[in-house]
Amino acid sequence: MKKMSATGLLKLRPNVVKSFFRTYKASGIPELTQVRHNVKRGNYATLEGKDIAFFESIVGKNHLVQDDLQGYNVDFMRSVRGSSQLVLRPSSTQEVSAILKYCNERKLAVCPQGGNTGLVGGSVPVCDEIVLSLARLDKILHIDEITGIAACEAGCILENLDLKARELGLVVPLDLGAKSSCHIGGNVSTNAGGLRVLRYGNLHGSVLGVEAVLANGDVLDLMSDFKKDNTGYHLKHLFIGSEGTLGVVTKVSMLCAPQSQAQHVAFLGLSSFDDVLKTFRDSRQFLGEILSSCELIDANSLDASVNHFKLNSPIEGYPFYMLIETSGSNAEHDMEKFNRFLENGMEKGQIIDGTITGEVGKMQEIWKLRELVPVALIEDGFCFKYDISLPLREFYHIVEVMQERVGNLATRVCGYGHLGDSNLHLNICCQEFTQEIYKCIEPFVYEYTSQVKGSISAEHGIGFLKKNYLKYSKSPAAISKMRELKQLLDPNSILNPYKVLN
Ligand SMILES: O=C(O)CC[C@@H](O)C(=O)O
Ligand SMILES: [Zn+2]
Repeated sequence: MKKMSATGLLKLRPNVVKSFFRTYKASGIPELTQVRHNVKRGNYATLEGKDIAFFESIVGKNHLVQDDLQGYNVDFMRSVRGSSQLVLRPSSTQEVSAILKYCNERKLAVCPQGGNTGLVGGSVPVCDEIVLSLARLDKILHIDEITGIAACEAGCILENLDLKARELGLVVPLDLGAKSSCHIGGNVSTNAGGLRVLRYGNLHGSVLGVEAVLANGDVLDLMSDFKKDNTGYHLKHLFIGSEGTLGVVTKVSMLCAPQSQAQHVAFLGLSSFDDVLKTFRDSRQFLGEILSSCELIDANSLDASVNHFKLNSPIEGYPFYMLIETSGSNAEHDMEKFNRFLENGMEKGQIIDGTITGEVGKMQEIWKLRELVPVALIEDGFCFKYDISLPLREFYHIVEVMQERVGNLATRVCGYGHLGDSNLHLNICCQEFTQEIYKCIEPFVYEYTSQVKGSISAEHGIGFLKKNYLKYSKSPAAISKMRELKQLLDPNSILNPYKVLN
């Protein structure tokens, strides 16, 4: 085990999303979503000249986009493509409200869009919905260094808010590979998870308030600066994770955490999944509250990021790798704890090899091995992506079962993800989409997840791609109540149609 000095404080990460977008633009667009998924257009009005004139009077000529809409119509994964003819870029809640009120009266369907970094086709139109881009609502409203409360508009880029918070010794309690492009409003609407849910919990906990515009244009001001507010139903939760189907989030307030004073990252090689589980258990025991991330990367996943991005992995040749990060307040104490944890793991033969560092540059190098996995995997051609919560004891079994099932129809079957949150990313890559491989995978993957009482979406949401499978994670009674809520808040179903519910 090579031990490095602990000097690093804060981690700045590579611009994963921007590099991905370059690849995506170069590689063409997929076949029409409606054809592949057999979608029937809803009973919505079609755009007329009078609509364009109205929208122009609201957002102005320059923010009504009718040309070159591919970046708005195609999703991050290149698997869903809509045929919207119009993008509106409002600059205020009032403009969003006027647009929705009009669309509701005219029965024009609307697809709200943030940074368009979602992985389930939730942020792009499926047919010809009007795209409502929140990109111009990008202001940071305030960050209070005493209380840690930050408020911003929905289109604020996560990284921008985080950098501003860091100037005040704070950190936004959400960290994703897509942070340089994704919007806070999109993060909240999808209840985005990411790399530090283990530390900060999910957005249902850290979001204090939201402002949302309903389908009929009503503005619901649920902004709050308080953690404690027991005044009846907490309506804000309806907009966290409902993927733009119940309202459009326009503002958010959240509680930022104090920035940690010391960070360390270890990258470990293990020879069995049983050892992975024991090492996770020990990490909780030995590292306690300073444990901030616990990620799993299997050999196929590591191979993808190393080879595609020509990275150097400090250790090689193991079936499993763990990335364990601590964030604490005293580098020396944290390092002592980490060393005890590592020594224990090595003595028991659970950890075979590894490296640990507190240097910023070296921590970044290690994080790249993990964060670039999903981007590298897309390069094989087509990638079936699953984002499932599984009981930890069952966590890796499905990867092995899937390897057996798809055999050489796949170029790679990979399991990686947020082990500390029981959230597996199962990715099955192949040269191109074929019915043969598709049928091997679905609905089996959902049936399996349901049988072990997992969740078919741990963090990416249901969006368009998983809406037919919601029943594997929600009872008929729960789905029926979801429909009633949708009907109550959006009776004409103009908001993000074809998503979440059938
Ligand atoms: O692409 C994926 O399957 C996972 C993406 C993201 O949630 C991650 O954890 O890297
Ligand atoms: Zn993830």
